[in-house]
Amino acid sequence: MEYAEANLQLNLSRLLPRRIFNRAFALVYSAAISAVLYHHVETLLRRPTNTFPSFFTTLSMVMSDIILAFMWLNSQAFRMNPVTTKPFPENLQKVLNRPEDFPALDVFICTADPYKEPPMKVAATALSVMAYDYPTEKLSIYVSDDGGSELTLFALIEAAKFGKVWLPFCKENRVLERCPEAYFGSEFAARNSETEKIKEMYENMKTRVENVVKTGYITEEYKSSEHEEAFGKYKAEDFTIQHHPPIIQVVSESREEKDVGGCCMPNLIYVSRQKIPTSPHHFKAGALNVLLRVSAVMTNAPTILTLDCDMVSNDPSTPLKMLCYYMDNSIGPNLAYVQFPVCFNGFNKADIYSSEFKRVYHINPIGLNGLSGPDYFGTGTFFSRRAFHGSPSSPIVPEIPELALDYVVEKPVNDRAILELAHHVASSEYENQTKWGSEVGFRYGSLVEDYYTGYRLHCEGWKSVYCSPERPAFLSEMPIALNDVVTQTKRWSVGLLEVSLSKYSPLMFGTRFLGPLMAHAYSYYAFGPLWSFPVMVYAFLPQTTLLNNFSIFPKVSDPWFFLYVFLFLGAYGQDYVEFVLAKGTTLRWWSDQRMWLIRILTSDLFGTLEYISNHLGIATRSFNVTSKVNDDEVKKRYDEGKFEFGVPSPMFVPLSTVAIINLAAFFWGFSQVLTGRYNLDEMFVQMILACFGTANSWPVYEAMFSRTDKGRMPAKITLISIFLAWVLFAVVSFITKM
Ligand SMILES: O=c1ccn([C@@H]2O[C@H](COP(=O)(O)OP(=O)(O)O[C@H]3O[C@H](CO)[C@@H](O)[C@H](O)[C@H]3O)[C@@H](O)[C@H]2O)c(=O)[nH]1
Ligand SMILES: [Mn+2]
Repeated sequence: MEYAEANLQLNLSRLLPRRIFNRAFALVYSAAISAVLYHHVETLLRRPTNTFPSFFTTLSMVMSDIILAFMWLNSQAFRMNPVTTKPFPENLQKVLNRPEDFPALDVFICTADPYKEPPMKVAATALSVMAYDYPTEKLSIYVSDDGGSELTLFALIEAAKFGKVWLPFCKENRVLERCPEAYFGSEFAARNSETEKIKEMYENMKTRVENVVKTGYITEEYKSSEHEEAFGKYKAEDFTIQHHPPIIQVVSESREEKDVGGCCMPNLIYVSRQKIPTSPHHFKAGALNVLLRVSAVMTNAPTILTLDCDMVSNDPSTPLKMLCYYMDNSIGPNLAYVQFPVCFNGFNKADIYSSEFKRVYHINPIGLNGLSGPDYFGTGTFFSRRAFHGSPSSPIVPEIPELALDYVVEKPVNDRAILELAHHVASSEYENQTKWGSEVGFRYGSLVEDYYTGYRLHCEGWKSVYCSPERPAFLSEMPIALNDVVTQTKRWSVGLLEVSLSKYSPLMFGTRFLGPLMAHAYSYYAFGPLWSFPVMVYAFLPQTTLLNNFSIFPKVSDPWFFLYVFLFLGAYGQDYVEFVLAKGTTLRWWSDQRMWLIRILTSDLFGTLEYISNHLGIATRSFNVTSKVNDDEVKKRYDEGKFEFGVPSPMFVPLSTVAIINLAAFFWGFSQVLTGRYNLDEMFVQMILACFGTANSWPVYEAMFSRTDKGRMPAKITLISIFLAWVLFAVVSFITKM
């Protein structure tokens, strides 16, 4: 390798000193956990005079605390070896100067529904990567359309036309936001006649695409003869989203199409795989596998970037940064993927829904960098194609020679024979009796195909790298209505349970192939839905018992009390410090811990129920695509920092029930202490928990009692919750009096 001869450093990793503190703290904390568990066992076993109520409460607490201890143990994996890494693209540039020096890059963009994922956004995402600072003849963009919609194809055709002006403009002016929407909306947009002209072109294109989406079909005035045949396919009488033949359309061919400056354009290819109702399509993983094959027969690039349709490039030099790892011989050969963080735009001040996912996308991945590498986030990931074809040491030979890694495509992408083969590998039946989805390609069986695929690759011995440059490489969008937020994570919970309860469970299979630390890290996510048990217990039991004048924790004067204080403050304190070290604010940390509780009481709880009903055959597995369309009114309320309830979603019921019980317990306890009927010494911990629950439920009270806007809590949910809270109280009252 040339760079090695030149002695140029391509990347630098740094082991963070905080690991020493983390390890020491883990030691102390584990001693405290053992002590509490010992205390519980002692209370359960050594006191035969136990009454039923105290046996019942202690048992609930023991079970909760065992789960909490297990989750704590899992979370330590992220803290033992945190490593950050930095690429040096400027060094790479010194040795890669001719286009031939660059490896080809295939970009996969997935979309699934033109009404939830506006075609204009898909087009903007495509444009932002078409404009990468990368040799265009080496760049191919594949868009997978699971929505089987001519509207999306139309938007891409428009994008390719506009791209002929946009690409040279970006490169000449060294624009950083290569998504036109982001650039024209930013303060950096140049104010001159050329820019104005391009902006107008863009606005016109946007109007055309949005008009077409509004009417639902391509009106005559927008039709061009060029793609007439492709549009005809959607018109077939029996064409439905669930049942249609594969449609593959080369929107732009690199060797033919030139931009206005005379440079060649990247390939842009639209792929809507075949769908047949009787053949499982495996959601996004299925779509990605079709793209793997279609791209193999068309361009067969050794590196692949996977993107969700709402994830635009925010830095044109990202591919160079990725190459800093692949071209490093000490890392490259076993490297399956380079993961960039998922970053978002437009949070409100407190980031009320904790959409940033600081722990998942920013803190934990650094912890994994010192082990086998980060989990796969599903988007913003540069893969080595090789990783999809067996472990590093034993490659799997594909069914047809055209899918081989060393297969060289000589013909252009719109060659008749190539297109025919592409249609063949995009058919529903192609995967029958093959290893696709089980040992080859993206893996099937979980709704979090990203997490699961990354996990299986790590088990095969592959490594990954988490690279988080100062300027976010990509920017994505997030849902801003609470129901959408928790519905998204409910899908994740179902998907995670599908992994944790399978034969590939990280605890057994993972420990065998990954070693204990990586296995615990994967378990942390896979068993995440388990949080719902202890959180439910802690959200209801201390409060309902408090309402019944029944003490369940050690007294303040009891030495065991301090153990509880240490465990609580220790966990929250460490979480807080890590959050702030990752550039978080105290306000956002508060939202983060609150949202953690909310997600557990909604997504994890209902996800578990959904997983069970899927297994019993009561419901069918489905991938509920998150809507990327925002209502202006909802957006306004979001910007004001208000939670958006609005719809009578069953997922709000546990939230408002918890809110009511905690408020009642808090007031009741307080009044009892004031009137001297309660002994504060005995009830202190329960009072504190009720107070903590109440503080966290604040947005729920507002939504139930004081708001009048459309985002308030539907009265139906409030009434159901009051009733449920009363039932719970009555049940516990009955038990404690037994
Ligand atoms: O049948 C399907 C369903 C979804 N998608 C695409 O999958 C992507 C993610 O869907 P979205 O509704 O945005 O889900 P999120 O929960 O926001 O996505 C996260 O979680 C998913 C797993 O549940 C991962 O696939 C994503 O990469 C990750 O960003 C989108 O581009 C969709 O178009 C398909 O292509 N086919
Ligand atoms: Mn998404």
